[in-house]
Amino acid sequence: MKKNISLIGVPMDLGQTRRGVDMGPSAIRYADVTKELMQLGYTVEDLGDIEISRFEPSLEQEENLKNLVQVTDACSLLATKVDAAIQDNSFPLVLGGDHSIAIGTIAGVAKHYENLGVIWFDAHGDLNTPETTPSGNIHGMSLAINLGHGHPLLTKIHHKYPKIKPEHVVIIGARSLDEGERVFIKEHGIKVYTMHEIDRLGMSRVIDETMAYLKHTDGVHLSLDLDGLEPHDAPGVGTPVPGGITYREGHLAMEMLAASRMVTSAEFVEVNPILDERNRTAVVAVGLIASLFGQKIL
Ligand SMILES: NC(=[NH2+])NCCC[C@H](N)C(=O)O
Ligand SMILES: [Mn+2]
Ligand SMILES: [Mn+2]
Repeated sequence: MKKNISLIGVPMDLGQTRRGVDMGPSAIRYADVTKELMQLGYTVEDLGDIEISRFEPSLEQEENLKNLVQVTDACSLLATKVDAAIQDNSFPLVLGGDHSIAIGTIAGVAKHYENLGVIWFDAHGDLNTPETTPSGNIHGMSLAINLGHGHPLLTKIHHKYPKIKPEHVVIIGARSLDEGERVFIKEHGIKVYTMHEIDRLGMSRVIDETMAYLKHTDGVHLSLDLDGLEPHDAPGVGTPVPGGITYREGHLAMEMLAASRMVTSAEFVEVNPILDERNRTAVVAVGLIASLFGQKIL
Protein backbone atom coordinates (compact mmCIF):
# COMPACT_ATOMS: atom_id res chain seq x y z
CA MET A 1 0.00 0.00 0.00
CA LYS A 2 1.12 3.58 -0.63
CA LYS A 3 2.86 5.17 2.33
CA ASN A 4 1.04 8.50 2.09
CA ILE A 5 -2.63 8.74 2.97
CA SER A 6 -4.86 11.71 2.13
CA LEU A 7 -7.78 11.94 4.55
CA ILE A 8 -10.83 13.67 3.08
CA GLY A 9 -13.93 14.35 5.20
CA VAL A 10 -17.34 14.67 3.57
CA PRO A 11 -19.92 16.00 6.05
CA MET A 12 -22.83 15.07 3.80
CA ASP A 13 -26.27 14.17 5.11
CA LEU A 14 -28.42 15.15 2.15
CA GLY A 15 -28.34 11.77 0.42
CA GLN A 16 -30.86 10.51 2.99
CA THR A 17 -33.28 11.92 5.55
CA ARG A 18 -31.87 11.20 9.02
CA ARG A 19 -29.84 14.16 10.19
CA GLY A 20 -26.53 13.68 12.00
CA VAL A 21 -24.48 11.64 9.55
CA ASP A 22 -22.83 14.94 8.51
CA MET A 23 -20.94 14.65 11.83
CA GLY A 24 -19.44 11.30 10.81
CA PRO A 25 -16.06 12.72 9.72
CA SER A 26 -15.59 14.53 13.07
CA ALA A 27 -16.60 11.43 15.02
CA ILE A 28 -14.05 9.32 13.12
CA ARG A 29 -11.36 11.96 13.66
CA TYR A 30 -12.17 12.06 17.39
CA ALA A 31 -11.70 8.29 17.43
CA ASP A 32 -8.06 8.97 16.46
CA VAL A 33 -7.91 7.79 12.91
CA THR A 34 -4.79 9.85 12.13
CA LYS A 35 -2.89 8.65 15.19
CA GLU A 36 -3.71 4.99 14.43
CA LEU A 37 -2.49 5.31 10.86
CA MET A 38 0.68 7.13 11.88
CA GLN A 39 1.45 4.37 14.37
CA LEU A 40 1.28 1.95 11.47
CA GLY A 41 3.99 3.95 9.74
CA TYR A 42 1.96 6.04 7.32
CA THR A 43 2.24 9.71 6.60
CA VAL A 44 -1.23 11.19 6.89
CA GLU A 45 -2.30 14.46 5.38
CA ASP A 46 -5.73 15.55 6.56
CA LEU A 47 -7.18 17.63 3.73
CA GLY A 48 -10.13 18.72 5.89
CA ASP A 49 -13.76 18.61 4.84
CA ILE A 50 -15.47 19.13 1.49
CA GLU A 51 -17.87 22.05 1.61
CA ILE A 52 -21.52 21.01 1.49
CA SER A 53 -24.24 23.50 0.59
CA ARG A 54 -26.87 23.51 3.28
CA PHE A 55 -30.34 22.05 3.02
CA GLU A 56 -32.60 24.60 1.32
CA PRO A 57 -36.24 24.03 2.32
CA SER A 58 -37.38 26.63 -0.21
CA LEU A 59 -35.78 24.78 -3.15
CA GLU A 60 -38.21 22.72 -5.15
CA GLN A 61 -37.60 19.03 -4.46
CA GLU A 62 -37.81 16.18 -6.89
CA GLU A 63 -39.56 13.46 -4.89
CA ASN A 64 -37.45 10.65 -6.34
CA LEU A 65 -34.09 12.48 -6.23
CA LYS A 66 -33.87 14.45 -3.00
CA ASN A 67 -31.30 17.26 -2.82
CA LEU A 68 -30.01 16.45 -6.29
CA VAL A 69 -28.22 19.78 -6.73
CA GLN A 70 -26.39 19.74 -3.38
CA VAL A 71 -25.35 16.10 -3.77
CA THR A 72 -24.08 16.78 -7.30
CA ASP A 73 -22.07 19.82 -6.20
CA ALA A 74 -20.44 18.08 -3.26
CA CYS A 75 -19.63 14.95 -5.25
CA SER A 76 -18.01 17.02 -8.02
CA LEU A 77 -15.79 18.75 -5.48
CA LEU A 78 -14.96 15.44 -3.85
CA ALA A 79 -14.06 13.85 -7.19
CA THR A 80 -11.58 16.66 -7.87
CA LYS A 81 -9.92 16.22 -4.46
CA VAL A 82 -9.68 12.44 -4.75
CA ASP A 83 -8.30 12.72 -8.27
CA ALA A 84 -5.63 15.19 -7.07
CA ALA A 85 -4.65 12.94 -4.14
CA ILE A 86 -4.01 10.02 -6.48
CA GLN A 87 -2.11 12.32 -8.83
CA ASP A 88 0.07 13.15 -5.79
CA ASN A 89 0.77 9.44 -5.33
CA SER A 90 -1.28 9.35 -2.15
CA PHE A 91 -3.93 6.83 -1.01
CA PRO A 92 -7.34 8.56 -0.77
CA LEU A 93 -9.19 7.66 2.43
CA VAL A 94 -12.62 9.30 2.43
CA LEU A 95 -14.73 9.67 5.58
CA GLY A 96 -18.51 10.10 5.31
CA GLY A 97 -21.11 11.31 5.40
CA ASP A 98 -23.87 9.25 3.85
CA HIS A 99 -23.23 6.77 1.06
CA SER A 100 -24.16 9.20 -1.74
CA ILE A 101 -20.57 10.43 -1.47
CA ALA A 102 -19.37 7.24 -3.20
CA ILE A 103 -20.53 8.92 -6.41
CA GLY A 104 -17.81 11.54 -5.95
CA THR A 105 -15.11 9.27 -4.54
CA ILE A 106 -15.41 6.69 -7.31
CA ALA A 107 -15.64 9.40 -9.98
CA GLY A 108 -12.27 10.73 -8.82
CA VAL A 109 -10.68 7.28 -8.50
CA ALA A 110 -12.04 5.85 -11.76
CA LYS A 111 -10.22 8.47 -13.80
CA HIS A 112 -6.98 6.67 -12.93
CA TYR A 113 -8.06 3.09 -13.61
CA GLU A 114 -9.28 1.55 -16.84
CA ASN A 115 -10.86 -1.38 -14.96
CA LEU A 116 -11.55 -0.32 -11.41
CA GLY A 117 -12.83 -3.04 -9.09
CA VAL A 118 -15.24 -2.08 -6.32
CA ILE A 119 -15.96 -3.96 -3.10
CA TRP A 120 -19.29 -2.66 -1.78
CA PHE A 121 -19.51 -3.70 1.87
CA ASP A 122 -23.12 -2.95 2.83
CA ALA A 123 -26.43 -4.27 4.16
CA HIS A 124 -27.97 -2.68 1.07
CA GLY A 125 -27.35 -2.80 -2.66
CA ASP A 126 -27.59 0.95 -3.28
CA LEU A 127 -28.69 -0.07 -6.77
CA ASN A 128 -31.89 1.93 -7.02
CA THR A 129 -32.64 4.37 -9.83
CA PRO A 130 -35.08 7.29 -9.84
CA GLU A 131 -37.58 4.81 -11.32
CA THR A 132 -37.21 2.15 -8.62
CA THR A 133 -36.31 4.09 -5.44
CA PRO A 134 -38.75 3.61 -2.57
CA SER A 135 -37.37 6.65 -0.73
CA GLY A 136 -35.94 9.21 -3.17
CA ASN A 137 -32.72 9.05 -1.15
CA ILE A 138 -29.62 9.23 -3.33
CA HIS A 139 -27.55 7.15 -0.89
CA GLY A 140 -29.67 4.21 -2.04
CA MET A 141 -28.66 4.83 -5.67
CA SER A 142 -24.93 5.47 -5.53
CA LEU A 143 -23.72 2.09 -6.83
CA ALA A 144 -26.19 2.17 -9.74
CA ILE A 145 -24.97 5.68 -10.58
CA ASN A 146 -21.35 4.52 -10.67
CA LEU A 147 -22.47 1.80 -13.08
CA GLY A 148 -24.01 4.49 -15.33
CA HIS A 149 -27.68 4.22 -14.31
CA GLY A 150 -29.41 7.27 -12.90
CA HIS A 151 -29.69 11.00 -13.35
CA PRO A 152 -27.13 12.28 -15.91
CA LEU A 153 -26.00 15.06 -13.55
CA LEU A 154 -24.75 12.28 -11.25
CA THR A 155 -23.64 9.60 -13.71
CA LYS A 156 -21.50 12.10 -15.64
CA ILE A 157 -19.68 13.73 -12.73
CA HIS A 158 -15.96 14.23 -13.44
CA HIS A 159 -16.31 13.38 -17.12
CA LYS A 160 -16.00 9.62 -17.27
CA TYR A 161 -19.09 7.54 -18.10
CA PRO A 162 -19.74 4.99 -16.78
CA LYS A 163 -17.19 4.80 -13.99
CA ILE A 164 -17.17 1.04 -13.45
CA LYS A 165 -18.31 -2.19 -15.10
CA PRO A 166 -20.81 -4.57 -13.49
CA GLU A 167 -18.37 -7.51 -13.73
CA HIS A 168 -15.90 -5.61 -11.54
CA VAL A 169 -18.26 -5.14 -8.58
CA VAL A 170 -18.64 -7.39 -5.52
CA ILE A 171 -21.28 -6.63 -2.89
CA ILE A 172 -20.63 -8.15 0.54
CA GLY A 173 -23.12 -8.24 3.42
CA ALA A 174 -26.41 -7.62 1.60
CA ARG A 175 -29.59 -8.42 3.51
CA SER A 176 -31.98 -5.65 2.50
CA LEU A 177 -32.62 -5.41 -1.23
CA ASP A 178 -35.57 -3.67 -2.89
CA GLU A 179 -37.45 -5.38 -5.70
CA GLY A 180 -35.92 -3.11 -8.36
CA GLU A 181 -32.46 -3.84 -6.98
CA ARG A 182 -32.99 -7.59 -7.28
CA VAL A 183 -33.90 -7.12 -10.94
CA PHE A 184 -30.85 -4.86 -11.44
CA ILE A 185 -28.53 -7.48 -9.92
CA LYS A 186 -29.90 -10.23 -12.17
CA GLU A 187 -29.93 -8.10 -15.33
CA HIS A 188 -26.34 -6.96 -14.87
CA GLY A 189 -24.99 -10.19 -13.38
CA ILE A 190 -23.53 -8.48 -10.32
CA LYS A 191 -21.65 -10.67 -7.85
CA VAL A 192 -23.32 -10.53 -4.45
CA TYR A 193 -22.37 -12.29 -1.23
CA THR A 194 -25.52 -11.91 0.83
CA MET A 195 -25.51 -12.82 4.51
CA HIS A 196 -26.69 -16.25 3.41
CA GLU A 197 -23.45 -16.92 1.50
CA ILE A 198 -21.36 -15.38 4.29
CA ASP A 199 -23.00 -17.74 6.78
CA ARG A 200 -22.50 -20.77 4.56
CA LEU A 201 -19.01 -20.12 3.20
CA GLY A 202 -17.48 -18.09 6.00
CA MET A 203 -15.90 -14.67 5.55
CA SER A 204 -12.48 -16.14 4.84
CA ARG A 205 -13.67 -17.92 1.69
CA VAL A 206 -15.82 -14.94 0.68
CA ILE A 207 -12.77 -12.67 0.64
CA ASP A 208 -10.59 -15.27 -1.11
CA GLU A 209 -13.23 -15.59 -3.82
CA THR A 210 -13.64 -11.82 -4.04
CA MET A 211 -9.91 -11.37 -4.61
CA ALA A 212 -9.90 -14.07 -7.30
CA TYR A 213 -12.97 -12.52 -8.92
CA LEU A 214 -11.32 -9.08 -9.09
CA LYS A 215 -7.93 -10.26 -10.30
CA HIS A 216 -8.41 -8.71 -13.76
CA THR A 217 -8.94 -5.22 -12.36
CA ASP A 218 -6.15 -2.62 -12.20
CA GLY A 219 -7.20 -1.11 -8.85
CA VAL A 220 -9.75 -1.87 -6.13
CA HIS A 221 -11.87 0.63 -4.26
CA LEU A 222 -13.38 -0.42 -0.92
CA SER A 223 -16.67 1.35 -0.18
CA LEU A 224 -17.56 0.36 3.36
CA ASP A 225 -20.98 1.27 4.72
CA LEU A 226 -20.94 0.77 8.50
CA ASP A 227 -24.48 -0.61 8.30
CA GLY A 228 -22.95 -3.71 6.69
CA LEU A 229 -21.95 -4.66 10.23
CA GLU A 230 -24.33 -6.17 12.73
CA PRO A 231 -26.17 -3.24 14.43
CA HIS A 232 -25.22 -4.55 17.89
CA ASP A 233 -21.60 -3.90 16.93
CA ALA A 234 -22.20 -0.66 15.00
CA PRO A 235 -25.40 1.00 16.23
CA GLY A 236 -24.70 4.53 14.96
CA VAL A 237 -26.14 4.21 11.46
CA GLY A 238 -29.29 5.60 9.85
CA THR A 239 -30.60 2.44 8.20
CA PRO A 240 -29.67 -0.50 10.47
CA VAL A 241 -30.65 -4.01 9.40
CA PRO A 242 -30.39 -6.96 11.81
CA GLY A 243 -28.35 -10.05 11.03
CA GLY A 244 -25.18 -8.38 9.84
CA ILE A 245 -21.45 -9.00 9.60
CA THR A 246 -19.94 -9.43 13.05
CA TYR A 247 -17.15 -7.31 14.45
CA ARG A 248 -14.70 -10.17 14.03
CA GLU A 249 -15.82 -11.05 10.48
CA GLY A 250 -15.37 -7.40 9.56
CA HIS A 251 -11.84 -7.38 10.90
CA LEU A 252 -10.96 -10.65 9.19
CA ALA A 253 -12.14 -9.17 5.88
CA MET A 254 -9.99 -6.06 6.39
CA GLU A 255 -6.95 -8.09 7.47
CA MET A 256 -7.21 -10.31 4.40
CA LEU A 257 -7.60 -7.29 2.11
CA ALA A 258 -4.53 -5.73 3.76
CA ALA A 259 -2.49 -8.88 3.12
CA SER A 260 -3.63 -8.95 -0.53
CA ARG A 261 -2.39 -5.38 -1.12
CA MET A 262 -5.15 -5.03 -3.68
CA VAL A 263 -7.01 -2.07 -2.26
CA THR A 264 -5.99 1.26 -3.81
CA SER A 265 -8.60 3.62 -2.29
CA ALA A 266 -11.27 3.42 0.41
CA GLU A 267 -14.17 5.18 2.05
CA PHE A 268 -15.97 4.59 5.34
CA VAL A 269 -19.52 5.95 5.38
CA GLU A 270 -22.81 6.28 7.25
CA VAL A 271 -21.43 6.85 10.76
CA ASN A 272 -24.12 8.89 12.52
CA PRO A 273 -23.00 10.09 15.98
CA ILE A 274 -26.52 11.25 16.95
CA LEU A 275 -27.77 7.67 16.66
CA ASP A 276 -24.62 6.21 18.19
CA GLU A 277 -23.70 5.17 21.74
CA ARG A 278 -20.69 7.12 23.02
CA ASN A 279 -19.04 7.19 19.58
CA ARG A 280 -18.77 3.39 19.48
CA THR A 281 -19.44 3.15 15.76
CA ALA A 282 -16.70 5.63 14.89
CA VAL A 283 -14.32 3.64 17.10
CA VAL A 284 -15.32 0.47 15.24
CA ALA A 285 -14.73 2.28 11.94
CA VAL A 286 -11.23 3.32 13.02
CA GLY A 287 -10.46 -0.25 14.10
CA LEU A 288 -11.49 -1.54 10.69
CA ILE A 289 -9.44 1.18 8.99
CA ALA A 290 -6.39 0.14 11.03
CA SER A 291 -6.85 -3.51 10.01
CA LEU A 292 -7.23 -2.48 6.36
CA PHE A 293 -3.92 -0.65 6.60
CA GLY A 294 -2.05 -3.59 8.08
CA GLN A 295 -2.66 -3.66 11.82
CA LYS A 296 -2.27 -7.22 13.10
CA ILE A 297 -3.10 -8.80 16.43
CA LEU A 298 0.42 -10.22 16.76
N1 LIG B 1 -26.39 3.68 1.87
C1 LIG B 1 -27.48 3.24 2.49
N2 LIG B 1 -27.49 3.14 3.79
N3 LIG B 1 -28.54 2.95 1.74
C2 LIG B 1 -29.81 2.55 2.25
C3 LIG B 1 -30.81 2.42 1.13
C4 LIG B 1 -32.17 2.00 1.61
C5 LIG B 1 -33.18 1.75 0.50
N4 LIG B 1 -32.79 0.66 -0.33
C6 LIG B 1 -33.38 3.01 -0.34
O1 LIG B 1 -33.16 3.02 -1.53
O2 LIG B 1 -33.75 4.02 0.17
MN1 LIG C 1 -24.79 2.00 1.46
MN1 LIG D 1 -26.33 0.50 3.78
